[in-house]
Amino acid sequence: MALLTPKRPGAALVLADGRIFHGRSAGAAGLTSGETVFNTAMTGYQEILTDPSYTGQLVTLTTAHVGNTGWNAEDMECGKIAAAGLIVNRMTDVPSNWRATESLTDHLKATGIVAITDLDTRALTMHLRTTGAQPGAIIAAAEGELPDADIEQAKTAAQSWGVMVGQDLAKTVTVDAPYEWTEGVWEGATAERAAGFTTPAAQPHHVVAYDFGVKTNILRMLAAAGVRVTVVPAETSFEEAMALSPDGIFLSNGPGDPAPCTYAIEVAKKAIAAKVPLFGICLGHQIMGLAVGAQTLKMKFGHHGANHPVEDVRTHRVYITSQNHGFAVDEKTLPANAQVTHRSLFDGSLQGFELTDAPAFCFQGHPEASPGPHDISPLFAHFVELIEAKKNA
Ligand SMILES: NC(=O)CC[C@H](N)C(=O)O
Repeated sequence: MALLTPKRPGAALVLADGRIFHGRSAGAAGLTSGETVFNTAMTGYQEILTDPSYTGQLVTLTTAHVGNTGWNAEDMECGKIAAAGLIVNRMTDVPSNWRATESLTDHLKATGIVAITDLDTRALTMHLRTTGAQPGAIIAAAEGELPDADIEQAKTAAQSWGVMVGQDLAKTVTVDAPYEWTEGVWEGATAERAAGFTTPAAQPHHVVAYDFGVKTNILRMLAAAGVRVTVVPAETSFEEAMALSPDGIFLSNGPGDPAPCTYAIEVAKKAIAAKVPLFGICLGHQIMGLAVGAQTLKMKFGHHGANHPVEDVRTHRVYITSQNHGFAVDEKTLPANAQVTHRSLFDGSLQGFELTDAPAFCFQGHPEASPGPHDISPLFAHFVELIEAKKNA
């Protein structure tokens, strides 16, 4: 096995504002474009790349070196890489991990994902922090150096990509038909548990989970909290959901702008009015904000990482959280019956609220982590408390 990485083909990242970063190709040859964002997590590239909320985005990893843990079938947050492309400073072709079944580079090539390495990701991140997230395009040669004409082609692709505002991507990544989810969290393989996922002992509650691009670990954590989950397509009506006799409704994370997801906002409005226990994560939180009459806004470069401090403003306890969002609910526009529960300690933006007159709450970050710390995972138990309180009322 060659331990030294052979010289990779030429590649470039071209931003819509004309800035060019030259590098090498570490994935498939070709051209890809999307909104360029950066993620500050130091581990978990497989979970990040397969998070459906990254649909339409080129993900820059600020951690300097990836690939050591390779790729495996278990650490998937959906069935495939959802990000439009990967930007990273260094990538090894030689994984060193008993769980790996192939290398990251081989997986990127086999699945047609364009990736660029050997560029200054610190300079890129500082540029995005100054200018804000912006469209970009990665172009990667099949072999040899990149012709100048390819850079022009990438510039055109970046400049014609458009904007994330107004894009309803949730309905493009959702499932086609409802299905049941009962599998619990990953705790490692044993003699009885070959794949490493637990089977929860009892699931006394039933929740309908709207799939706007749901991360698998959310379903696993709901199941582990004692919930049998029926996952439904994004455009399922409230009436269709209630016909499944759920004890609660869950609104998932997902890509794109929440504002055009009118079908989902309608469901949240009706669930709140009917006092059905309701929990929203990330895009689901934003949809709940819109449902109560608040407004959402586009952030400059958003929150993408696994190390973001968030304060529970009721207890002043600080949680280190996983984050991935570019939109936010504007706290100033919340109605009186929506009480703030959490705020970001990075920029003071809204991270969670609950309703005073309905069993409904939501969180902007990712309590299921994957990747990231599990500080705020008790939110799943809180959802079950609301379900039990309603059942016992
Ligand atoms: N992770 C998510 O659900 C992201 C929500 C939304 N697409 C945003 O960027 O803000």
